[in-house]
Amino acid sequence: MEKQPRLFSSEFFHKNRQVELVLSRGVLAWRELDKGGKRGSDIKSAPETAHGHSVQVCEIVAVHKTEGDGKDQGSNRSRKKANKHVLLLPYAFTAFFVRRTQQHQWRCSEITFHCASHSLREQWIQALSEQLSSLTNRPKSLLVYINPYGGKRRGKRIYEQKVAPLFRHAGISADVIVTEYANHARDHLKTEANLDKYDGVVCVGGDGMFSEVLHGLVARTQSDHGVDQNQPDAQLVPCSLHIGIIPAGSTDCICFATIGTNDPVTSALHIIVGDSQPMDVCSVHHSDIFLRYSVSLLGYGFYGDVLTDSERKRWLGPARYDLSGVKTFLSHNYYEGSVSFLPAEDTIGNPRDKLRCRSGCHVCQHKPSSKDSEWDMSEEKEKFNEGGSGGWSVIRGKFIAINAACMSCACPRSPKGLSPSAHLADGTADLILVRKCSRLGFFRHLLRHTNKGDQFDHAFVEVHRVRGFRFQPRHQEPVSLEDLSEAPKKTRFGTMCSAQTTCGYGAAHSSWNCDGEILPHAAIQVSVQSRLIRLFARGIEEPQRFTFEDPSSPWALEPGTQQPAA
Ligand SMILES: Nc1ncnc2c1ncn2[C@@H]1O[C@H](COP(=O)(O)OP(=O)(O)OP(=O)(O)O)[C@@H](O)[C@H]1O
Ligand SMILES: CCCCCCCCCCCCC/C=C/[C@@H](O)[C@H](CO)NC(C)=O
Ligand SMILES: [Ca+2]
Repeated sequence: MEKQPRLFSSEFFHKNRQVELVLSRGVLAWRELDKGGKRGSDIKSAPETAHGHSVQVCEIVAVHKTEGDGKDQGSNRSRKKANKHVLLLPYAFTAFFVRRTQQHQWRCSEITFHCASHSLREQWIQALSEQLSSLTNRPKSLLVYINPYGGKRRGKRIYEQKVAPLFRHAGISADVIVTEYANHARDHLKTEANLDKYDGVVCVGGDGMFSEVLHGLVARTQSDHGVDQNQPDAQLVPCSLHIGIIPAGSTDCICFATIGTNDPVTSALHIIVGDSQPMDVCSVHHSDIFLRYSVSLLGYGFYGDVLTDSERKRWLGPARYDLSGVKTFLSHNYYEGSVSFLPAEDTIGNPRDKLRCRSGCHVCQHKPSSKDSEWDMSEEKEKFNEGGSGGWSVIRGKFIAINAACMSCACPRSPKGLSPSAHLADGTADLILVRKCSRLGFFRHLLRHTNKGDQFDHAFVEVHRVRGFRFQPRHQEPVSLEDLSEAPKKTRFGTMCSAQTTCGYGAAHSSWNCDGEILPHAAIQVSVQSRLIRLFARGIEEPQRFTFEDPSSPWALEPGTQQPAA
């Protein structure tokens, strides 16, 4: 293995102990020296490498001067930590960095290094700052929307207490808008916001709030590029701004499935380090009129009915889903219709394999052959949009649920998700068809979402990896053309047009749950838009392992280190 050259190495003090500090390309590492200046025991703070501790520069949040008299320019905590050595070692700096704790959670840790030389300290701060500024993916300026009514109504407090201090610490400026009504964020992004000022948009809230930001950004990007969203076969332009999610909703499935946890501090740190996760988005049309985008669940039947019922119980907070879930389960409705879909060929995964989408996922990085990748412009897509069936499979029947998921939809209720092997950025969605079955059978299927069982291993369930699909209910929907142009009206307490009641649908129809919003039509066309957006996330990380001979360890380096002059 090739060893990396050292850049900087110096001796500092940390908590009365002498340490060797090394800055090699992209890694800051330290290890304790004994009194004779030799390597000693470890200091607990950052991940252990072969003989010490290290942190990647790209996971350093900030580097601040710490005054010798104990006045830290960074935080109160480090000020308290100033010790009796400050008289002898009056110069210090503190590095704030990402530390992984349990269950994919990140925390901001800090370590302070003391020395006797002003210029040594300055050189280190300069070297580290230069490396940090070379990380061009990091946002400097953000536009933040807070939904004060999402989840348990804690969005504002979460942002002010847990997120804003971290952004300030990392030198990120943020313009904050606390939304005053539903769709405030969407409409502001669509028409008003001066997006040139920002490196990213952050939503504080749940999946519904994320959906507002998604719709605002995608619509704005298409109108800036003269693309008509109403054309189902339009080649949509990917958004240039990244989206960050600070979870403060009821399900927060998009945050959970892209980061691995619903934790505001972890999300804020992913934003600060400028992580980037591309994501597929489903575009949903009815009779060539654009309805909505979806990134998580598009569910007809069971999940549509749960949502319709739960919207009337918004005052209950997150518990509304449990109550409506039980009620919908007991009513055991099924719906007739036909589903046509275009199977995704030439992918290296399938919905029943065990290839879970994780950070750096190779399934998402796989380049499909030209046939599949060019499906956007293909004849099949044209035929699909014209209502034809070339290359398409058609399934007719009675369904308890028809679900489509662009990604796993993992969330605290279902840690592996609706489709555990779906991928965030492979250009496909998993289409899950649950046919009419017994109550007990459906209960078993649902229960397996919460445990290790395979929810697809039932005779009445089938799952297909698709690039697009269409649903046509058996009985025609009683809607007029004027209804098509407007999405359902929303109030502070949710969507007003409940599909089974106020829109005049019979029991023959359910409604579509589109990322937590009710769609006004049962007959829809869906097309997966590969990697349309990017999140400040990196996908769920596998646990990190360091081996003794880890070649990336800065202690496995060649000599030739520059010693900065003291
Ligand atoms: N100021 C506001 N007043 C009323 N509704 C709002 C406001 N701001 C946003 N909304 C709407 O509130 C709805 C729910 O918000 P959000 O997604 O944040 O929380 P949630 O529904 O509790 O969580 P989840 O979507 O994760 O289940 C969204 O559809 C959003 O459009
Ligand atoms: C008998 C036990 C039954 C447990 C059933 C658990 C099934 C949970 C599956 C949850 C999937 C959630 C997918 C996410 C959807 C979101 O888009 C949406 C908006 O937040 N949330 C819901 C609940 O519709
Ligand atoms: Ca996908």
